[in-house]
Amino acid sequence: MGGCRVKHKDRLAFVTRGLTKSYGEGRSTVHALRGVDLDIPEGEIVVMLGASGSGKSTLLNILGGLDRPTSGTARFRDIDMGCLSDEGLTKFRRMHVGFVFQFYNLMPSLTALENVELVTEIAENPMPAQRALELVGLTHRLDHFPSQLSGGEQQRVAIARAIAKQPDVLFCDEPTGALDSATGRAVLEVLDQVNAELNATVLMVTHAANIAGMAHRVIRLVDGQIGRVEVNKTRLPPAEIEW
Ligand SMILES: Nc1ncnc2c1ncn2[C@@H]1O[C@H](COP(=O)(O)OP(=O)(O)OP(=O)(O)O)[C@@H](O)[C@H]1O
Repeated sequence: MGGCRVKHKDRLAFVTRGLTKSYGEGRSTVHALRGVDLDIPEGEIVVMLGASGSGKSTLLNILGGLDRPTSGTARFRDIDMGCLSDEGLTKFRRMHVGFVFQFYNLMPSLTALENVELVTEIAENPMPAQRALELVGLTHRLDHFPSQLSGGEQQRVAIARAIAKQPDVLFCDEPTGALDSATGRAVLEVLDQVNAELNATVLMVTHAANIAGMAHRVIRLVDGQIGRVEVNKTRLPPAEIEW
């Protein structure tokens, strides 16, 4: 019998079970994650919402291999992330994930192209830096320094840098947090396009509930636990998101 092949959309990028993360000890312990069970399918745009302190960044950092849980398991495809050494986690990040943060973290003394080349020079299977900048609509700004670019353009360079290594997953922590609405929308359009064209799973943490409209899946964190997971049957294109 055929039909045993898993459809791309049905494959899971991440699976977590009983994930906890505590900071500190004794009476000052903060329980940032308190038992997170999550399945994140490949190729989706997933938006993570929750009040300040609900654990969004903590979860993102663990899934991105920047931090380790206190207990529980996290799996990326068939890799049990808990089995990876520090070196293994670095390799995981290098091979599979790209990060975009609220503040762009560009090197001020390097041009847009050189900022992206920092990544393409060490990645295993990069696209040309110029192509990454073309994908985010910045072909005309290759030789500009960050100080010569608008906030939205700087964020697009940061996205180009993150996608240049052709990551399987793009982690975005408040990617539009420092941007006005029109610029923020343009950045979301780029993320939408990266998801569609590169087939990258996009995991986005945000305070802005309106952004959830463009997601395939919306995860709400409440006090370090999953409050609710919603699957959007109809997604809004970023251009139609209300701010
Ligand atoms: N390195 C740390 N040391 C101690 N406590 C921490 C640390 N990082 C996070 N926390 C605490 O863990 C909890 C969850 O933090 P986290 O940053 O994951 O929340 P968040 O939902 O991303 O918040 P925000 O929306 O404000 O960024 C908070 O109470 C925070 O103070």
